[in-house]
Amino acid sequence: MLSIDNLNLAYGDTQVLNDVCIALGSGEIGCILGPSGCGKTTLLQAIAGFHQVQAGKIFIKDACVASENLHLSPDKRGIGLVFQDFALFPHMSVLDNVSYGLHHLPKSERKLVALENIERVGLGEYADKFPGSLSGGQQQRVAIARAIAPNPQLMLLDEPFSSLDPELREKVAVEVRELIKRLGITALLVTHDQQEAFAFADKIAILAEHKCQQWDTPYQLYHEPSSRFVANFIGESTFISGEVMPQEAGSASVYVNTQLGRFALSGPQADKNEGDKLDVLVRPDDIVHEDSSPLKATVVDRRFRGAHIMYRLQLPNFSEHVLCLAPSHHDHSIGESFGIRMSIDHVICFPATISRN
Ligand SMILES: Nc1ncnc2c1ncn2[C@@H]1O[C@H](COP(=O)(O)OP(=O)(O)OP(=O)(O)O)[C@@H](O)[C@H]1O
Repeated sequence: MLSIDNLNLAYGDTQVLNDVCIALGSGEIGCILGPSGCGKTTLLQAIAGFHQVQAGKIFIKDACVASENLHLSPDKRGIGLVFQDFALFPHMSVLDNVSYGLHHLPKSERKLVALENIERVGLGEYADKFPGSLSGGQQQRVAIARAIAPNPQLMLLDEPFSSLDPELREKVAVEVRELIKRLGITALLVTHDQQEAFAFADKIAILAEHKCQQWDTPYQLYHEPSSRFVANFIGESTFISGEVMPQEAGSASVYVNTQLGRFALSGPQADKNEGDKLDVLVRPDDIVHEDSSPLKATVVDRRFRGAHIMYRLQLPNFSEHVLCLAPSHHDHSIGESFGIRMSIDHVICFPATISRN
């Protein structure tokens, strides 16, 4: 439904997007996630048709809408837009707000189509109300009804939940995701909030340093980051140093030895040679609290998170710290030690940069 091929875009001499590639299938929800100023909104606006691209192509449903030599105007791209502030007209009823984008229809049909879409987002009884009398989540649904009423091929949402209270944000994101999925709409969202991206998207593009660093499912991004940048950007991560062991006779496996044990490298990770120095990615959920374990680590910091406590731990005879997410009934103070075990599904490592002692 959406294909972005090697997109390049600059503001004057300032390159903002460099060879960006992403593709969304019909009914899929994608997300562009990245640090402030990395070009997320610019990419969304380029898809919507508000910027001329310098190189590369954008296809919507197999039709090229933008390239170096082609610029289809925004109204011809069949896109529904939802903005950060919802952009509802406060002096207009919900019905009039949703009817606003339906100028192409005869007046008699406009009201019917608008009402149908207000029903689709579950706000049938609010058609005559004004935006100011609705909750943030309800206003968000009005903005979505307005975006989908012209029956777009693609919906683009720019930080659509950022004006909601933090507690409401994830709940509304999940509701809107269910709504978009139920309606079978293909959508692309921009956010800088990882939890929102995880809750909302089937696939996420990590945009940084002008490039798409990885375009993948939330699970893959977390568990199989393709670069150290993505590993650090997504979730919480620490690294421990390791070294590739001599290959055992008769074994095809490649192992890395670390202070937390030896681990087999699989898939592309196995492309390492004996003696290679590596930094092994350790997620907080890879470290399990286990009283009976002979390996003890000391608490240097702790953050209470209700059901869990995030511990920062010092490993014995090691300068490196690791994070451990333990159920909060394992309640330890700073300076205390407890047993840990590494429970890692498959190892991700990168060439060593951390200092060794
Ligand atoms: N119209 C413009 N003219 C010149 N430079 C611009 C323009 N719009 C954005 N920029 C610059 O392009 C870069 C990318 O901006 P953009 O708004 O796309 O980033 P973003 O990732 O959406 O940021 P944020 O998360 O802070 O909203 C920034 O350095 C910004 O200053």
